[in-house]
Amino acid sequence: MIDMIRQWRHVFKLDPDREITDEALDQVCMSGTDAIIVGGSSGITYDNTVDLMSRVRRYELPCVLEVSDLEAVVPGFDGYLIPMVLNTTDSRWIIGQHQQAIERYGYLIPWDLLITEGYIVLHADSTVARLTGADTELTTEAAVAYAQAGERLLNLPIIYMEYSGTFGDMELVGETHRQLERSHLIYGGGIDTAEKAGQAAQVADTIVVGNIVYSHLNQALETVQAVKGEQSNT
Ligand SMILES: CC(C)=CCC/C(C)=C/CC/C(C)=C/CC/C(C)=C/CC/C(C)=C/CC/C(C)=C/CC/C(C)=C/COP(=O)(O)OP(=O)(O)O
Ligand SMILES: O=P(O)(O)OC[C@@H](O)CO
Ligand SMILES: [Mg+2]
Repeated sequence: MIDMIRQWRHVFKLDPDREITDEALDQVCMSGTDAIIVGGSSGITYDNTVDLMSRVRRYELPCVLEVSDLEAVVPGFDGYLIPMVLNTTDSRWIIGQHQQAIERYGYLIPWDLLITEGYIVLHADSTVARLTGADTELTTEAAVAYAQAGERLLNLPIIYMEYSGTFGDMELVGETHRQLERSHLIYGGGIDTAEKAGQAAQVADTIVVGNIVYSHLNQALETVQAVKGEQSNT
């Protein structure tokens, strides 16, 4: 799983709780992006997750589920991203829900398809920050220390800098990236133009584009070229 994810430079995150037409989904899946992450922080159900998975499954690209709700763990994805929020004091979002999931699904869990992500949530005015009670007011040094705790103490393969809904501090993300030795750094939040996609791609290993798919599809599609074009020039 991690070897596949390390190849990804650009991914779209699609939310089962939001409407997308077949035509728009076709453009997203044929855009040249590296993968589709299915996920969201609220309104995720078993049914809307199955529905979106089966629609994305018509295409050849990898499709993984970012698990955010115990009730919406659906078999049939290529992989499962398991978030652990590093910058919260509420243990439910660090390990509590995970313990319950393992107790519930036990021997059904295909462990080799699971990858843990150390989430650092940085946008105070976002659903995920409110839900998890994350301490979003971090200096660069504090963010780096969370990332290093995830990498070196918890051995997490992925650190996810989450600015969902706003474009983040590229200096902070870049410094965090420089201080990581092994973990793969994913950046997501507020990428709504090709230019922002290019900036984020310079400081992160993988960039994630979410909300803009639903409001300005053409701009969302342009983010792919910004990243994949940059790749073909190197
Ligand atoms: C039966 C079978 C085949 C099972 C498959 C195996 C499997 C996957 C078993 C489960 C194993 C396991 C350990 C699961 C974990 C369960 C769980 C619920 C953990 C908690 C995860 C967590 C910390 C959630 C908090 C929210 C969060 C970090 C969500 C990530 C996604 C995210 C931030 C989306 C952004 O949300 P969005 O809605 O777009 O936000 P905006 O409103 O701001 O746009
Ligand atoms: O929706 P946006 O702001 O693009 O953020 C993408 C992703 O990081 C959300 O989890
Ligand atoms: Mg969103």
